[in-house]
Amino acid sequence: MLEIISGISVKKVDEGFVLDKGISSHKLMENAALAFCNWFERHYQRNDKVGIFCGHGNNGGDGLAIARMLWRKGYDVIVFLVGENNEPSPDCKLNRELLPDKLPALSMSHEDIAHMEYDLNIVVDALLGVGINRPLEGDYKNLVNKLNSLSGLTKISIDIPTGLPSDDCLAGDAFIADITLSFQSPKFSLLFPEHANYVGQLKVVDIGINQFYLSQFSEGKFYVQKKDIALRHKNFSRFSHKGDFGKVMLVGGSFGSMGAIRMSSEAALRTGSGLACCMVPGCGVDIMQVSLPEAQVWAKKDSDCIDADYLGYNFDRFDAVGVGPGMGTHDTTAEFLRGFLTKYKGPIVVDADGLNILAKHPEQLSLLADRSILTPHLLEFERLAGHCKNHKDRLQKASDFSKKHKVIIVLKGAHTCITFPDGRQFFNSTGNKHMATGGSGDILTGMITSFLGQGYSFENAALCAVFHHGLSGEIASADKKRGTIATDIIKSIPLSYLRLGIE
Ligand SMILES: NC(=O)C1=CN([C@@H]2O[C@H](COP(=O)(O)OP(=O)(O)OC[C@H]3O[C@@H](n4cnc5c(N)ncnc54)[C@H](O)[C@@H]3O)[C@@H](O)[C@H]2O)[C@H](O)CC1
Ligand SMILES: [K+]
Repeated sequence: MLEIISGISVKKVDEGFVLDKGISSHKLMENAALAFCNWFERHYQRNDKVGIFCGHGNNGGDGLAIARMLWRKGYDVIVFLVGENNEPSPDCKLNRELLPDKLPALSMSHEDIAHMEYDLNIVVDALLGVGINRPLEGDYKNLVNKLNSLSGLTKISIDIPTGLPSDDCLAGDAFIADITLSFQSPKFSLLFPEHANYVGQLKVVDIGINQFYLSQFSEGKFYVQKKDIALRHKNFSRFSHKGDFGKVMLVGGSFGSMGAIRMSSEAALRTGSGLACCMVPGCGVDIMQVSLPEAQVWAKKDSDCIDADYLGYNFDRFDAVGVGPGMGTHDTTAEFLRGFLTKYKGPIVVDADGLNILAKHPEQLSLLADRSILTPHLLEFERLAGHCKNHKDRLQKASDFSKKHKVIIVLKGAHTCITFPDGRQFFNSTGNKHMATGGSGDILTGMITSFLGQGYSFENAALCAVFHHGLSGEIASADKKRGTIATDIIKSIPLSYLRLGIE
């Protein structure tokens, strides 16, 4: 699992690695530049005109090394030098000296920046990296704003868009990238929703520093990738029977809102549950049985919402229960939730209106069994934990909340963050904007509940479900783009398993 370390630690990791391996810091920069160029070559043609904008620190050094390598590979490259009145870092200086004589390198004055007119297809931002320690000003600021004003070309940031602090929220200007290629592990601030427009697509490239070095600076934050997830799955054999795949219950729905619980239930089945039973109000029975014949249904006749009478049911038959989608927040439903949380101590997932009820009745939080999984989106989380100034604050509050109530928080959004009571936070790498569609969250509830029912640990259930949910969204939206709807995501769950080689 990739460690997400602070910008200050990046420098220390580099120093430790270079010292231990007996290589030079220049060699490490060469590795980083090579990793970038290998990625670049797979995506861009040699007739593209590439402008590489290099600052005076090591980020600029990366840009210069990249320029030299791309030029040698036959790309049409121009180097622009900025910040030349500052003392360059030693590796930046060395890479300036190593530029081939025939590779055009232009020092940019104030006037050049103001009147810049080059016919470029690709802009590479190697102005500043994690060494930024104040908002942009002067030439750096002017150039970044100038580059941001250019349209019709592809903009790529090296390591982090210039101007973004690596661990904090942006104050001032920053480069707006289409793609950010971050070295070794993503920088923390690249995962904040406030920065999504600056970061564009996030790619992480390995530059050869192994986890041992990063883990010495661990802050308990991790970036979850495909290779971390495959191993967390359980193996089932040909002798496995329905019971091994778990019996789950999904509780929710109310008059006019039956789609959510139907989608949760189908997602649980598609994730592999041996049996899914949904507990719905009487008005939803026909809807469920006609639209999802594979699910069992339990309901009280002539009811429009889940009420306290539902507490007579024996929930202990189930290996896991998901509660909340489409359930409404009626007083009698809140009464049901109170009784249910008191009664059932197996693994549970609380989502949507289940969370809204907890926000309205915070005294019920103490009834949650340890390691219950709560899956709020950003707004639902704020209803539970109070107003958050920004995403950094929100992540801190998620950590505090998780510790205080001994629950697992799955904070949904781009790079969904899973927080455990011991303080660890896992950031997901799959998913895309096309998943921002009604019902997407209900599907995740069904998936987590299903994994819990299959006997996965709380940690593995949350990580696997969040990862597959995102990957299913990517697969579903590959040809549907903004026409993607939630049921497309459910249909792609089996393909997501196949992508990981899981049968
Ligand atoms: N392991 C890795 O990830 C590697 C990363 N590399 C690259 O190195 C940079 C970090 O380099 P560093 O020299 O520390 O920082 P910068 O390039 O960002 O520049 C620092 C330089 O700039 C001055 N400065 C700070 N703020 C401003 C500002 N607002 N305006 C102008 N100047 C500013 C500061 O005082 C310094 O002088 C990392 O991002 C990677 O790209 C290595 O190449 C290999 C290993
Ligand atoms: K940069």
